[in-house]
Amino acid sequence: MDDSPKAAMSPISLADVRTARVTPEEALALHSEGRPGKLETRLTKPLITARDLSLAYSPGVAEPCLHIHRDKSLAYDYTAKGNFVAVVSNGTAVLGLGNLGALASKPVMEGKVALFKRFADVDGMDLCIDTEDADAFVNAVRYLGPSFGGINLEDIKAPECFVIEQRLRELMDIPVFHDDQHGTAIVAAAGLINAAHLTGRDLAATKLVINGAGAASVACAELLRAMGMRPENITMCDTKGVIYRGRTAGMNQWKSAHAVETSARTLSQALEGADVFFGLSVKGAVTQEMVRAMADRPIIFAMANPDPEITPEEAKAARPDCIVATGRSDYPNQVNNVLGFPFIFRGALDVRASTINDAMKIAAARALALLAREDVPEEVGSAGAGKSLRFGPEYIIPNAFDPRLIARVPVAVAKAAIDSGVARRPITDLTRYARSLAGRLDSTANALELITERVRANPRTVVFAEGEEEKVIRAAIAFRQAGYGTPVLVGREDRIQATARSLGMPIPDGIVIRNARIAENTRRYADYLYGRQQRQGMLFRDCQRLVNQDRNVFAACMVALGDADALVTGVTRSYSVALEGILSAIDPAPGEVMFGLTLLLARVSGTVFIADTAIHERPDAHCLAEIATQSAAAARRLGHEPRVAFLSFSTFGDPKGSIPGSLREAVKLLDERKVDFEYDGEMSADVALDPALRAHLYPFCRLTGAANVLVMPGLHAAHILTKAVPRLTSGTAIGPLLMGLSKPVQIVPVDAGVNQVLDMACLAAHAASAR
Ligand SMILES: NC(=O)C1=CN([C@@H]2O[C@H](COP(=O)(O)OP(=O)(O)OC[C@H]3O[C@@H](n4cnc5c(N)ncnc54)[C@H](OP(=O)(O)O)[C@@H]3O)[C@@H](O)[C@H]2O)C=CC1
Ligand SMILES: CC(=O)C(=O)O
Ligand SMILES: [Mg+2]
Repeated sequence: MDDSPKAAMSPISLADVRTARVTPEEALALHSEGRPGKLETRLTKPLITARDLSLAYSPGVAEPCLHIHRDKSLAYDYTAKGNFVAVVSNGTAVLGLGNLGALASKPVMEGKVALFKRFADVDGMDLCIDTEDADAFVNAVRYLGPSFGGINLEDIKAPECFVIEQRLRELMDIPVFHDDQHGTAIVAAAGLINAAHLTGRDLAATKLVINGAGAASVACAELLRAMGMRPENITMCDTKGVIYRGRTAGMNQWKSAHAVETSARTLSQALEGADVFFGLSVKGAVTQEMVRAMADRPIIFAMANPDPEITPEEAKAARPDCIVATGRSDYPNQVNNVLGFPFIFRGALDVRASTINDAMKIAAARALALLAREDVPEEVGSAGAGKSLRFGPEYIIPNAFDPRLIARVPVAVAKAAIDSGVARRPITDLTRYARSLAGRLDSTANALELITERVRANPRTVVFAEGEEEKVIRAAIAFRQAGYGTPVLVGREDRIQATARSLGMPIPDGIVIRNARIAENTRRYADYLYGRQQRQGMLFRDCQRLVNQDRNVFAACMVALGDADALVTGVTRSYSVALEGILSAIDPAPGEVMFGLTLLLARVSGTVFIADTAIHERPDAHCLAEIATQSAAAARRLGHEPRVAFLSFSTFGDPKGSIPGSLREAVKLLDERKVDFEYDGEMSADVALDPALRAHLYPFCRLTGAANVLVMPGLHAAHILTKAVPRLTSGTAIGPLLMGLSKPVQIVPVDAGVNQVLDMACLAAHAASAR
């Protein structure tokens, strides 16, 4: 019988993965940590010297002001207007949570601004307006046009939202778009096109029941009518039941426009024999009995947020033949307007559209639907639920993290704007436009997200060597809750439990605790260590003591002997001490060099990989060449085509010195090896990062663009660069990732926070599954 710790650990089922949720505490911590909230302002021009100030502010700023005064369209050239969208709400329908008011809607609005930036590089600002009076709201927004390229209205309840949007569309000369209406309608229509295709339905003959008769529901009904659904086949329900012709209670003109002749009076009567259900109402509004009465192969989109009208588990249990979608990211088929508004505005802004019309909405819906039918490339990977993505009932709509969205949907929207005559600056070369869109986003974020999805799909056992530390315990709990696998905390159980209790976070099921002093396996580990160290001056009792007393050694033995898949450590010991303990039990990978790779997620240039940031003080030419090769491979795995620069104080021999010699030799070694990536050197950092400078002074340089893998001449420079840049530029550094070890181990910096420990544990788990 296998009584190893790994065998004792409970496996994670798909059901666990599907319900992997964040806790309220985690959500509150994210919003309050560091600078509260999710946004800040950043400058795009230097403002350092008096000259900078004279250019950017008085007197220089007078020039663009005067030019814009003469020609309004120049505002798009001289200000941020053309890429700036206001996300505006009064908080009267915050998700499906109801009227929480303007202030309480701010986290959602900040979130929408963040999504604009993350998915489509659109800049935004949230404006939470404290009035429920439609006229006052319109007045607050109508004069803001000069600052923005578009207005995204959000979470404003019906029917006021219809009046507000209509008035603002009339008053403003930039696109005004109520996301809950049109964003939702576009994404739901895309999902429905595909679900209908899969179930062999013709939209013109499909019977739809919509629960909810507010912003989202009315817009869905209108868009689907524009796409060919018949008005009499769409039945809408609200809190008072079916909206039938002649009903008077709780009506308004927008509901009346969708009233139908029917004898059905309740949602359950309306659903009898219906092909499709759209839920845009509240949690739990639909029962299993109701969906049992629907037609064969029913289509159920339960889109209320954060909790759907019926859960996919309940819907599937009642109707195994159904296609089901929700508004959430933790189930397959997320029908959520996040797939719409970032890309729709991207396209509209890029052609300076005066409005977002039906043609643009339909084009967006079709582009989304078609993308889901395409073969899903490897880098898009697996669905959140850990299943492979292939067009079918579990994948009717693209994943929000699909990097192809940015190159597809805006192009379709821009083209429709041009064709329908609302583009004020038409784009002539749409192919080139599509290419430029693809380059707008840094692929690292997508690649890292993909890594987390892969780990969820293939959970691993990861040892957290410093198991008594508060932040390590929190990271381990988060690891378990995220569905990444089984964390093993090394430490004394009573201490760990007491710390967890004091944090108000009892250790959940599925987390294993191992005390190195009493664990049954220490003899096996000590034997193993003795086998490796007996000729390195160590006696058996030294090895036994090390296993018992040094948690890094104990944890490394667990991984070395297969009792765990990966290891994370670092918050209590210096990097070199932690590494020493690990190397006593784990060897470097054969034929590879061990080194540290740090990812700098820089704001302007995107991700830059820096190596070696951890191990070799003065790497020789062979080591440099190997570091370059392994770093280039890692960059490729994260979605970047590597362009490697060997950095120095000198560029191609000027000035002379001893360090550049080894760098030049490394370049020669790579020449001999005929590697399949770009590299050159030695060169200074500005030459590496600035192709224009290079073209001017060093036209023979072989790099075709800005270098994105910087191989440093020594640890000094690497360390200084990676510690200084994030603090000087508010960029993000990930790492150093320990490369070239035969088992997945990550050592975090001593000052790492919970999220950093969690991320490194996830990367270690990913490396374990890639082996
Ligand atoms: N997945 C997605 O992308 C999106 C999802 N949504 C979700 O849709 C829902 C509605 O949002 P929105 O349209 O903006 O809000 P509105 O406030 O404009 O509309 C809400 C509608 O829901 C109806 N309703 C409330 N409770 C029930 C019930 N128990 N049975 C039937 N109808 C009910 C209301 O009826 P009455 O008129 O009688 O008051 C009203 O018509 C929310 O849950 C929201 O999260 C919204 C946008 C995007
Ligand atoms: C997704 C969204 O906008 C909503 O639920 O309101
Ligand atoms: Mg909304």
